[in-house]
Order: sequence, then C-alpha cells, then structure tokens
Amino acid sequence: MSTVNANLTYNYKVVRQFAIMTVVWGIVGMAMGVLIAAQLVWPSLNLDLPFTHFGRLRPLHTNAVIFGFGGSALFATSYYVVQRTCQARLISDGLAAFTFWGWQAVIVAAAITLPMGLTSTKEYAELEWPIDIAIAVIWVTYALVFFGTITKRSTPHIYVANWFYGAFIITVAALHIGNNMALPATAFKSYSAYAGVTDAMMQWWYGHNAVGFFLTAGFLGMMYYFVPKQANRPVYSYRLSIVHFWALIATYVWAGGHHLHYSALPDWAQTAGMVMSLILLAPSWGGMINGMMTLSGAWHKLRTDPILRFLVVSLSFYGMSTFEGPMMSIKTVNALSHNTDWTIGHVHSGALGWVAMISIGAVYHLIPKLWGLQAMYSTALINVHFWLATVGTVLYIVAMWVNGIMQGLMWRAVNEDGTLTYSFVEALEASYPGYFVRFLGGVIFLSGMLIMAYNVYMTVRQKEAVAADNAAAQAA
Ligand code: HEM
Ligand code: HEM
Ligand SMILES: [Cu+2]
Repeated sequence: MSTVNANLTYNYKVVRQFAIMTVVWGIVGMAMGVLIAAQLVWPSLNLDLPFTHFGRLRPLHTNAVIFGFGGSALFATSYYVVQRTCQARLISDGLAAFTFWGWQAVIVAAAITLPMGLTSTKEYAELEWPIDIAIAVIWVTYALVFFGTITKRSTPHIYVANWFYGAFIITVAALHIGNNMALPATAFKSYSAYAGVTDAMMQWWYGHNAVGFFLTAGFLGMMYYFVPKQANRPVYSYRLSIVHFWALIATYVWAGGHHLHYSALPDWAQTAGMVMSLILLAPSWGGMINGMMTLSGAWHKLRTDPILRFLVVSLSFYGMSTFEGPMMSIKTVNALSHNTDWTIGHVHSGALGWVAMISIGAVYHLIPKLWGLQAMYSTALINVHFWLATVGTVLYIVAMWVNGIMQGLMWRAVNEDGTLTYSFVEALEASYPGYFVRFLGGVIFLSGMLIMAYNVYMTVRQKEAVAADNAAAQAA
C-alpha cells in the first residue's frame, strides 16, 4: 500500500464515472448524428414512424452530444481540476454522487421523452418542465459542491481554470431557469412564460450563451488545466487569462441578437448583437493564443504525443469557429448564411473540432491517472483516433461550406423579370453530394470514438490485471 496517495484524499470515483459516461454518451450522441445525417441522404430511413423521424431524433442528437457527452466531460474535468488545484477533497461524496446519477437520469429522460414528441420546442431547451426542475436541482447541487470545494481550498489563490468552470456553472443556472419559465398545462406540456418576440429574445439569449458558457467557458476551463499539464509548461500568460476571462463573459451575454437578424426583434437590438459579436473575436482569440503560446518551447512534443495533438488542434478549431461566428453575425453575411448548411458547418467546427477534440484529449489524459496507471493501453490507437477525428471534422465542415454557400446563392438568385431562378427543391437536390460527404465524415469521426472506447476498456482492464497480480503475489 502506498502512503500519502492523491487517490486516497481526493474523490476520484465520481470523476471516473463521468469520464466513462463521456465516452458512452459520445458514442450514443454521435451515432444519432450519423443516423440523422443518413436520413438526410436516404429519407426512407425515417421509417415512416413518428419516433424514428428526423424531426424527433435531431433534438435527441443535440441533447445527447451537448448535455450527455459535453456535460459529462465538464463534470468529470471540473471535479478533477477543482480538487487538484485547490488541494481539497470535494465537500461531499454524497452530493457529488447525486449529481452523477441525477445527470444520467436527465439524459435518459431526454432519450425517452424526445422521441415521444414531448417537447417545449425551444432549441437546446426542449425538455419539458418536470425534467427542467430536476435539472435545476442537480445544477444547484453541482454549484454547491464546486464552490464549496473552492472555499475549502488549501491554496492561497484560485487557479484560472476554476474561474472559467465557475462562470460556466453560474451562468448556465441563470440561463436555464430564465429561459425555461413556463406555465405547466399537463404533466408533459407547458406554455412559455414569454410571448412573441420577447420569447424569441429569451430563447436566443439562452441559446447563444449555451454556446458561450456550456460549449465554451467550461471547455476553456478544461484547456487551462490540461494544455499546461500535458505540455508540461506553465500557462503562457496569467495576466492575459484574467483579461480575456472578464472580456469574454462581459461580451458574450450581449451577442445573442445575431440569431434573430431580419426578424421582428427591434433593429437596434439586432445591430447590438452584431457589434458585440465582432468585439467577441478579441477575447476568444485571447484564449486561443494563450493556449497555443503555452506550447512555445514544447512544440517538438507534438511529434510524439497524440494527446497534445488533440488539445492543440482543438484550439485551432476554436480559433477558426470564433472567427467564422463574428463574420456570420454581420447582417449582410448572415443574409446569405442564415438557414443554410453553412450554419451547420459552423456549429460542428465548434462542436467536433473544439468541444469534442478537447474533451477527447482531456479524457485520454485522465483515464490512466484515475486508475493509477502510467499511460493508456495504446498510444498508437490514440494516434489513429486523432487522424480519424481530424479527417472526419474537416470532411464535415467542408461539405457544409460548399452546400451552405450554394444554397444561399441559389435561394437568392433572381431572373431579370424578378422571379426566382431556382425552386427550393432544385437547391435541395444540389445538396445531396454534400450530405453524403457529411455522412462519411460522421462515420469516420464515430469510428474514432469506437477505437477510443476499446482503448479505454483495455486500459481499465490492465489495471484490474495488475491488481489481480498483486493479490496473487501477496498470497504467494
Ligand atoms: C459523428 C458526429 C456528428 C454527426 C454526424 C452530426 C450530425 C448532425 C446532423 C445531421 C445535424 C442536423 C443538421 C440539419 O438539421 O441540417 C446535426 C445538428 C447539430 N449537431 Fe451534430 N453531429 C455530430 C456531432 C456533434 C457533436 C459532438 C455536437 C456537440 C458537441 C453536435 C452538435 C449539434 C448541434 C448543436 C446541432 C444543431 C445545429 C443547428 O440547429 O444549427 N453534433 N448534427
Ligand atoms: C465569437 C464566437 C462566435 C460567434 C460570434 C458566433 C456567431 C454565430 C452566428 C452569427 C450564428 C448564426 C446564427 C443564424 O444565422 O441563425 C451562429 C450559430 C451557431 N453557433 Fe456560433 N458563434 C461563435 C462561436 C461558436 C462556437 C465556439 C460554437 C460551438 C462550440 C458555436 C455554436 C453555434 C451553434 C450551435 C449555432 C446554431 C444555433 C442554431 O441552432 O441556430 N458558435 N453562431
Ligand atoms: Cu450565437
């Protein structure tokens, strides 16, 4: 038995549980993504049943990947990072376990109710009111555990990763409770507390900041711990991290108007959304640059360390999608991109390139540490996964750029007499090759996740084999 062992003083059980579920929900959610991508190529896959129809499976995909996969990665890493950087154990094992089982129950409830057609119809907030209340309770418990642990810390300062996790936890609570205010009619039917354009504004204040805080601030927290750790270098600039933190959270909350360009939202509010989005480029790139520069002097490690590659490439995609986003928020650009596949490509350069890649890198870093091993079962397989993920993401994004710009141009093309040049169906027909390439990209990305599951399984099994050997040696 080892003496003072970090494994004995920290609660790693909940971290292990969430880390495993990150892989599980990643596979489930991405398989769902591949299925709906296939439905767009071969419509007969809708099977003519309500539960298997694209319209019901699409929100299942988004909920499984964002809240199941992304959420589990955020819980796992935040619980790990807050304990390590505060040198304190989570304040309560019971409350931490409650967040784990509660969160899993919420995702399972989503997987049951969404195919049944039970939905509030608000994007990324589809779940009906009883589940929303459960989420609120679990989230407040999460905040208690996280901030409680910070108060108990034995280090003088609060490491910057925790600032980002903390902002993500507080803001998501406010967004979730604010946007989901509703009057219940029956057990799984409710009416929004807001009407008309106010409802739309609340929804996109929520939707945009779900991106800004769930899919960005939390993952920047991950970046600030795992990039320096894996590169074995200090953060490039602590000052920059504080400056871009405050700039990021102060700017993100005003940019949601870019989702409602040319709508009934007052013109000045649309313009404010656009201006704030353009400003947002700076704090976003502040984070990207800080992560990238952390590697200065350690670039050679990229040649041999595929985990570091995942982390660095995720930062490149983060930089790319946060450049693309401000461009798409310019009203004249949005007039072309809105409602086309360009948006879908932008979403997945953020979702696959940034969110999924950094989570995958973090999980590969975590798994051996959590099971007390030196390394993953196979570094070669991590490398294979890295290439599959990169190729899959690039195929997806490029297919959607081509489709999106083509759709935007075809929809707006007019003849000399003012009539439309193309019917909608003609633009749809022209989109099929792109849909097929996107499907292919998805299959490639998903196959990487399956390799990851195998690698994780073999790593954990290795640990059990070592334990069995030790027991046998002691008995002998
Ligand atoms: C194998 C990987 C994936 C595939 C094949 C895939 C496929 C798809 C498809 C076909 C759609 C519907 C597009 C449409 O309506 O035209 C979609 C939407 C979406 N997916 Fe994925 N996806 C994948 C991974 C992910 C991941 C990892 C995330 C998040 C972390 C994500 C987040 C989203 C979001 C937010 C939307 C809605 C976009 C919008 O409404 O603008 N996806 N996905
Ligand atoms: C500076 C940062 C960013 C800005 C200013 C920005 C801006 C935009 C704009 C203008 C749209 C199109 C709205 C429309 O035409 O309907 C959009 C859509 C979207 N973006 Fe971004 N984006 C940024 C970063 C990101 C990142 C990093 C992610 C993912 C991790 C992301 C996820 C999404 C999603 C999911 C949508 C689709 C929303 C829907 O369902 O309609 N964005 N973004
Ligand atoms: Cu937005």
